[in-house]
Amino acid sequence: MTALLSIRDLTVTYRHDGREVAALNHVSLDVTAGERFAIIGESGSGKSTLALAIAGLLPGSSKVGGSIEWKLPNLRSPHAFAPPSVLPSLPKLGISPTRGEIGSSVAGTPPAALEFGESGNDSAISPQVGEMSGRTEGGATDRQPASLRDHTPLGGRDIGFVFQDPSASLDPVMAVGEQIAEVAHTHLGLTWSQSYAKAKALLERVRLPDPDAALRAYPHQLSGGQKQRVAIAAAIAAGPKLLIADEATSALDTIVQAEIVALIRQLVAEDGMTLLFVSHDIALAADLAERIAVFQHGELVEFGATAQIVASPRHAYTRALLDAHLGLDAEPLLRQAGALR
Ligand SMILES: Nc1ncnc2c1ncn2[C@@H]1O[C@H](COP(=O)(O)OP(=O)(O)OP(=O)(O)O)[C@@H](O)[C@H]1O
Repeated sequence: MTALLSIRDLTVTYRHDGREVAALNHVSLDVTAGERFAIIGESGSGKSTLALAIAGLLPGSSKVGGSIEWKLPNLRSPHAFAPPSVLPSLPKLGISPTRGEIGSSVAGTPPAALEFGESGNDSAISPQVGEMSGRTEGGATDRQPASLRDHTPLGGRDIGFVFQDPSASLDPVMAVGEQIAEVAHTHLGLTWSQSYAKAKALLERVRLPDPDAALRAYPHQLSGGQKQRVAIAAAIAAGPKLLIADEATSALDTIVQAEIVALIRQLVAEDGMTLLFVSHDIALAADLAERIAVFQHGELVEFGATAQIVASPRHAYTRALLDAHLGLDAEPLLRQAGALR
């Protein structure tokens, strides 16, 4: 199994209102290329912080220690950010090209690493490129795609990011076809007509009814589930190696949630992407992921194969998450553990 990325001793602290909030505490884990990997834990456990750190999207106000090392043979960009048009309203990106890069690792050269200062020191995050403040469900409040573009000339190709709230991640005044085409145009260098053809094909792939009409639709004309399908189409438009879905189904009702999970599973399999699925729902994660990392209060408390985690959790917190779920709906988890046939 080839490693995609290796996280070592990652520590993230936010500064907020003069206080320091420890969001991740000495986290180490490896993600394997091509796997479906879930990060679970209750609200505030540090899941989104880990996802943002991997994507290089932590705010400038954070203090970061440890390293994130990419071992991707053909990583195409020295930065691995989400496509501007699918990012939520993150004001600006937090990584300075001169102070920390995610780069490629080719045979014979050292793997690229995003190295952060030791805990307590300045991090690799550049203060000059702004802060993420005023977080909303999907990110922050001020959408500044232009500034994102300024800071991500090569972004969006290697990591696709789908956030919880598609309304925050899609531009309300741009037709959805244009938003998807823009990703292909920017990152794949396609002509506009090729980019629109790709956008239409992607809208078909994510199963939007009437893709021709959908190309010209604005986000407010779509349902929540349809908007999330568009956000997914934009996230995969440049053919990323890693798809990060951060609570991407949490705002949807149960049936739509199941449809979106099935869609993500299918797209990931078809395109050979690695999936990082962030969720507070252990049942959903167990249904989709091959491995699960359980977070509590910024600590990685348990990490292993899904069947093992579900059948014989080692940590009391994992057991509590499972117990909470089993009280409501036991069957899918038990089936996942091989207990039901
Ligand atoms: N930009 C920020 N500024 C200050 N504190 C933050 C910021 N982002 C997250 N935090 C804090 O860091 C901790 C971890 O937050 P994080 O969003 O990573 O958790 P989470 O598990 O993803 O939770 P949720 O599912 O509610 O998003 C929390 O205490 C949170 O309040």
